[in-house]
Amino acid sequence: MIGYKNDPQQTIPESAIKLVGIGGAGANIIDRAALDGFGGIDMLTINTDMRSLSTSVAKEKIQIGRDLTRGLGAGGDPEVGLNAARENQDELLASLKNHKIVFICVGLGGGTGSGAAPLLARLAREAGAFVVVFATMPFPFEGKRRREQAETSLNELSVLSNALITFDNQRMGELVLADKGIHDAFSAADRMIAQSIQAVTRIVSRPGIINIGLDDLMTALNTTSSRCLFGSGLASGENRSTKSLENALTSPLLDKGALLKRADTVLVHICGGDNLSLYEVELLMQSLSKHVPDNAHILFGVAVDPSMQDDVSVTLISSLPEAALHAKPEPVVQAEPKLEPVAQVVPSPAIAEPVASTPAEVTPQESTPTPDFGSITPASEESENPLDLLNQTIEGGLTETPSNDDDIVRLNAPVFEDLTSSSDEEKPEVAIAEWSTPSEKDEDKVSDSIFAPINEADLPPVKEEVSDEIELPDSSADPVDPAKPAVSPDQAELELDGGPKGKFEGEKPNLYDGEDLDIPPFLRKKK
Ligand SMILES: Nc1nc2c(ncn2[C@@H]2O[C@H](COP(=O)(O)OP(=O)(O)OP(=O)(O)O)[C@@H](O)[C@H]2O)c(=O)[nH]1
Repeated sequence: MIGYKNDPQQTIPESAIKLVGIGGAGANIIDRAALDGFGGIDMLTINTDMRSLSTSVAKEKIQIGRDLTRGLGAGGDPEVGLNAARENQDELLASLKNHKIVFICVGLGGGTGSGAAPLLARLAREAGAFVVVFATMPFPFEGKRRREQAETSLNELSVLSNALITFDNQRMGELVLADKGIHDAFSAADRMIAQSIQAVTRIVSRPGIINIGLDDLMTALNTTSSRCLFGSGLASGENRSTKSLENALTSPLLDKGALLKRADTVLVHICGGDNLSLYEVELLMQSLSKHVPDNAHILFGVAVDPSMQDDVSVTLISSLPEAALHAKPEPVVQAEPKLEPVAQVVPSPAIAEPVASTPAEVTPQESTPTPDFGSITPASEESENPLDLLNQTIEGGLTETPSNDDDIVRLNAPVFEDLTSSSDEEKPEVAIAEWSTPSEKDEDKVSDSIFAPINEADLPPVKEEVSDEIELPDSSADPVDPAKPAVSPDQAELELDGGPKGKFEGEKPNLYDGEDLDIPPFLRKKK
């Protein structure tokens, strides 16, 4: 049975949450959230630019740097943005008091947001709030200066906030077609951020059967120079739980789920109406297990909210260090050279690289490089039992069962490669599987003639007439074992030494018309 703890203290009433947008982008994101129906949450917009402020739909607005900018923007200078915020510091602090969570939305790269957001985060922390920052990074086309300003501010925010969720405008711009206007790209980005805020709000504000707390959120959003991986999906009707996951994985911030494969910690929050079943939760988690590493730390929460009716939502939050984001896919662990092959591999002539065709060119076994037996792929990538995920590190009171699969590795199919260093010119047209020089012990078992140079005089006469029809070998016959000489089981071995010479002993003479045909004619004539 799955046990769970229900700690009502962990949930935050919506009235204790404040959503703050700072600068032009911050105000736009707030507007988007308001239009998407952010019911009982307090909203505040802060800006130097009076014109932008006046159009904001937020109920509360604070103009900063009235004396400094006289109602204009900060002109892209973060120093001006910071000084403007300092000018109205007390007003800001008063507005942030009595809130348990403060969400700060900001577009980094400009003057007002980049300069004032770090101070705002510090004030909110001083007011006793848990601070979550949603920050966008500028498009590459906005130039180096904006990017640097954004990064400086981001570094400060990573220290001052409790959780930092970074959105790359470029990535979110991929949500819209390339020929669409910049306004559409910003709009798509704002919608994505608004949905994220909504999802995080849902996580922390709705009482859950299995709750996710702010501490879990902080764990998932490691703040030191990391990028947030975020996906949120909603679905209803048949297969709604797995469909909601599919929708969440389409988030450009998750690279269609690919980035989750590198995450250490993944926060998963499922929310549904009264009819949300445990089976649906299980199905969803099974599907998710294909997208996260086997040993990932899963912070798992489930909430039932009657207002969801037939909808099921899933939110995935994680973070990756910047370095891991740009790293190539998981390096495949190479087989240790000392590993022995599981079975003798006999390359088929059709696929093996050709090697020397004459015995003189055969490379002795000792000098051949250790063959590449392929790559070892961690079993986690092909976990065959997705249910294992449910038995792993699920927090919130679920039973923990350690995985036994940690050490499982699989050998991929062997890779055939040229085992000699012979150049292309030396290679014969016909590919021959590598063979090894027999050891001294084996020599007496195998006829010397196999390795002896062929004497033309010993060859049988070539038949004049050659049939066009090729006789195919019987495919049902036993496969040939290359280790054994090709000898038919009912064929006697010819002893080279000690046997009778001349007439075959014990055999009846081959008589015709009184003559023994086994005796050569010239001998018969003599007789
Ligand atoms: N997602 C999103 N990003 C925006 C939007 N507007 C601007 N940005 C981004 O946010 C960065 C900062 O722009 P603003 O917020 O307008 O600048 P500001 O902080 O008000 O600073 P100043 O204009 O210098 O006073 C830009 O470089 C863009 O990358 C928007 O509507 N949505």
